[in-house]
This record gives sequence, C-alpha cells and structure tokens, in this order.
Amino acid sequence: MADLPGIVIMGVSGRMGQMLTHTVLESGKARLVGCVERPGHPWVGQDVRAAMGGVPVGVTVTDEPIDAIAQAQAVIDFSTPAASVGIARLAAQARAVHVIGTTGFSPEDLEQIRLAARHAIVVRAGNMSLGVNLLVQLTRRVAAALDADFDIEVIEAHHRHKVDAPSGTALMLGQAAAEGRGVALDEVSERGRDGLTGARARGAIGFSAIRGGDIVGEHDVVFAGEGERIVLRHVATDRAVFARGALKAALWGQDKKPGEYDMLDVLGL
Ligand SMILES: NC(=O)C1=CN([C@@H]2O[C@H](COP(=O)(O)OP(=O)(O)OC[C@H]3O[C@@H](n4cnc5c(N)ncnc54)[C@H](O)[C@@H]3O)[C@@H](O)[C@H]2O)C=CC1
Ligand SMILES: O=C(O)C1=N[C@H](C(=O)O)C[C@H](O)C1
Repeated sequence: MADLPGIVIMGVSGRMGQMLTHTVLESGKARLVGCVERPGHPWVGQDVRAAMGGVPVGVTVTDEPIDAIAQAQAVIDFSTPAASVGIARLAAQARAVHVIGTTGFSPEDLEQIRLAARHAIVVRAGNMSLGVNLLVQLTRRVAAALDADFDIEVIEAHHRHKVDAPSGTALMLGQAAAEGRGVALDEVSERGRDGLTGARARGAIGFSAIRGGDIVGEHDVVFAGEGERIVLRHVATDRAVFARGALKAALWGQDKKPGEYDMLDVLGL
C-alpha cells in the first residue's frame, strides 16, 4: 500500500472533489494523502470522509496546499481557474503530476500552466471521460470528411451551478471540428447569438449552452446540411466517468517526462 502513488485532491468538497475522494479511496491503485479546500471553508480541519458523513479515513482537509503536495506523487484538481494556476506552480516545484479538470481558463491562465509544464507533468482536459474523448476524435474525422456545405454547431447542457460557458468539452469539440476542417477556431467561432444577427456565416462553428437543474453534462455536435443532418452525441449521467479518467491520468503520468498532455495521450486515442 505504501508504494502506491499518493494523491492530493483539490476542491475536495465540490461535486467533483467528493466523487474523486470515493474513486481514489476505493481504487486500490492509489493512496489518498491530502485534501485541500479554500481558506475559510467549513471542512478545513475535519477528516474528509467524516465531513462527507462517513467513517473517518485519517486524512484531514487543509487549506495549505504546499504541505499536502509535498508528500504526493499527483494532484487531481477540479477547482477554479485561479486555484489551478496557483497549484500548477506548486505541483511543478514538488515534481508531482498535476491533473487539471478545471475549465473556464483565460488565455493568460493557460500560458501560466504551459510555463509550469516545462518542469512538471501536466494532464489537462476539459473532459476526462472515455466517451467524450472518443467523440472528439469522431468529430475531427467527420469534420474532415464534410465541407462547409455542412454547418457545424456544438450544443451543450449542464446543471444550474455551472459558471463557465461554453463548457470545456464544447471547446474541445469545437477545436476538433476546426482542426478537421483545417481552420483556426478563433476565426470561425460564433457565440452568444441574440437579436438581428444576420444569416449564419458559411464555415462558422457555432456554440450554444443550456443551464438547468442537475444535468451532469450533455454535448451534441451537429453537422447540418441541405436535406440531412448528422448529430454526434455524448450524455454523461454519472460524474464517476470524469473521476475514473482523472485517476487514470494521475497514474499514467507517473513515468512521463515534463510537458502538457491531454486525455487523448492518456487513453491512447
Ligand atoms: N474535465 C472534466 O472532466 C470535468 C471538469 N469539471 C470542471 O471542474 C471544475 C469543478 O467542478 P465542480 O466540482 O462541479 O465545482 P464545485 O464548485 O462543486 O467545486 C469546486 C471546489 O473548488 C473549491 N475551491 C475554490 N477555490 C479553492 C482553492 N483556492 N483551494 C482549494 N479549493 C478551492 C471550492 O470551494 C469547491 O468546493 C469546474 O471548472 C468544472 O467545469 C467538472 C466535471 C468534469
Ligand atoms: O462543470 C461541469 O459539471 C462539467 N464541466 C466540464 C466541461 O466544462 O465541459 C465537463 C463536464 O461536461 C461537466
């Protein structure tokens, strides 16, 4: 047991943090060595599983990520962009694999993560599920096979608490569609249509977002032509799919060289 990789979970009280805690504790493949929450959170100072209403496991939630990460081989981080950028620096110093599931990064944030990955193994993906990463590859292939007579739209739906849009997954899918088509996403992306928008631009890749209730995560990539339509769809019904992918990434990263990787690397897709 002592030789299994030690994992720290960032944002442990969150929807993903709690799912990750169960996944790591029950995996038999890794040890839970630390749990981090933001300063002032009521879980800080409590045993993580007791805070979740279960039997204590001997891991106390801390708001001091440095101490936790110093004894870990990997940090699994589904928190906020600001927290993840800070942790990227600490994980790099500690030479711990940093698995980043957080979404909603600005270009400046991504540059900070890229700099940290010069010294550390970073695995970052807007979606860690096997199904979505397969969908990314399918999207790239379909977009490469069709020309701009087929309009591409990415539609996503998430729970009412989600704070960023388009979702990280929608951006991955849009990026794959753009790559398949041989264009730069920034130049063709159409977001937030409202009012007299004018007709759709040929070659645009559109994004729209639904927010409501407890939807875990649903993504459609629509290729709409004259007289026919192809719809590629992924529906997540359980956050365990993201947590399993994140743990897989943490284990996969143990023997890799510093650099920025994604789930396509981890899954070999
Ligand atoms: N890549 C993927 O497969 C997935 C990514 N996500 C992303 O993961 C992120 C988190 O999602 P949820 O768990 O639903 O959100 P959440 O809001 O339930 O959890 C975030 C947690 O991070 C904590 N946090 C904030 N600042 C912190 C700090 N400085 N130090 C430590 N903890 C801190 C919050 O207190 C909260 O408990 C979002 O960006 C979401 O889009 C979510 C699901 C799957
Ligand atoms: O916030 C979420 O919940 C999710 N976020 C990720 C995203 O932004 O795509 C992944 C998943 O869809 C759930």
